[in-house]
Amino acid sequence: MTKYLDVRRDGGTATIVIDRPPANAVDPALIEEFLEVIPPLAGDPSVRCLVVRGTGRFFVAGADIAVMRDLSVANHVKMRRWVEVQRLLERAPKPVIAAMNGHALGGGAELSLACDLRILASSATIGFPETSLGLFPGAGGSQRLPRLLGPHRAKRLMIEGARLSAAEALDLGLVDVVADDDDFDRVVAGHAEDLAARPTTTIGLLKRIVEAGYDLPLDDALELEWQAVLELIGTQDAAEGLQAFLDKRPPRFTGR
Ligand SMILES: CCCCCCCCCCCCC[C@H](O)CC(=O)SCCNC(=O)CCNC(=O)[C@H](O)C(C)(C)COP(=O)(O)OP(=O)(O)OC[C@H]1O[C@@H](n2cnc3c(N)ncnc32)[C@H](O)[C@@H]1OP(=O)(O)O
Repeated sequence: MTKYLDVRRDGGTATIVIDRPPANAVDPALIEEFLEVIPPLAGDPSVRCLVVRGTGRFFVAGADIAVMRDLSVANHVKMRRWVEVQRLLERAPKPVIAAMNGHALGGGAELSLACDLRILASSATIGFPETSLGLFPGAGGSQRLPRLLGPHRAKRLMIEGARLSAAEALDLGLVDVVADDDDFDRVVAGHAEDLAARPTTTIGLLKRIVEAGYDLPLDDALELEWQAVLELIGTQDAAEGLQAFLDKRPPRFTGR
């Protein structure tokens, strides 16, 4: 039983809804709930797309600043498990959507960087304001943002701590889709439905080799890719996708 997270199922999509008033700020209890909730969904073949979203005006406002006031190592060891939450999403063998219904700041923006598709509501803001608090994005942001935007733009965004508008974030490439507030749920559901219809096992393989191969010398990365191809050609989805094209019909992927 969780206090702050609710899991809602709709066909092949599972949505984790965060509700920790007033701003969905992150504390150790919320982190532990995520660590409890994600693994069963990541491992459930009937879950073909995972969505994380907030409630009200906030997606996630970042670390709970009142909690962060405890600058002890012990507290930060507990809070740093937020990085483990991100790794679970990043390594889930299925598409993961950050459905940012509201402000996505600090650790909230960091969480979104671990997801495969970032959708931001048009009135929401996103950014890494940690330096305004004397901190820096130390829950993955300082490492994932340069990989996304390049070192210069990432450093500037973190140094200045700007909260970007949805239009600015889209232009920068920090988010993939901006949806009008009053159309947000429909847009998220549409993307989730589309992604849930895609070959889950194939996507899991792809996520795995993109991450594992990224920092490898090219020859080693190509060998990693080849080993994944050998797994891929043994999947039912690969056979179904190819046959469906030849039959001139839509594929019916099962995720096997
Ligand atoms: C995420 C955990 C990772 C921990 C890793 C530990 C290892 C490494 C440690 C260092 C690394 C840091 C990790 C992480 O990157 C750190 C952070 O995330 S720091 C927090 C960053 N976020 C912010 O700075 C946002 C703060 N909020 C705001 O600026 C404003 O709320 C807003 C978004 C501009 C909206 O403003 P308003 O519309 O005016 O709304 P309010 O400000 O009145 O907010 C409403 C209500 O919510 C409370 N609140 C908002 N944000 C937080 C928050 N982050 N923590 C706690 N409380 C928050 C606000 O106080 C109001 O409360 P009320 O007054 O109504 O009781």
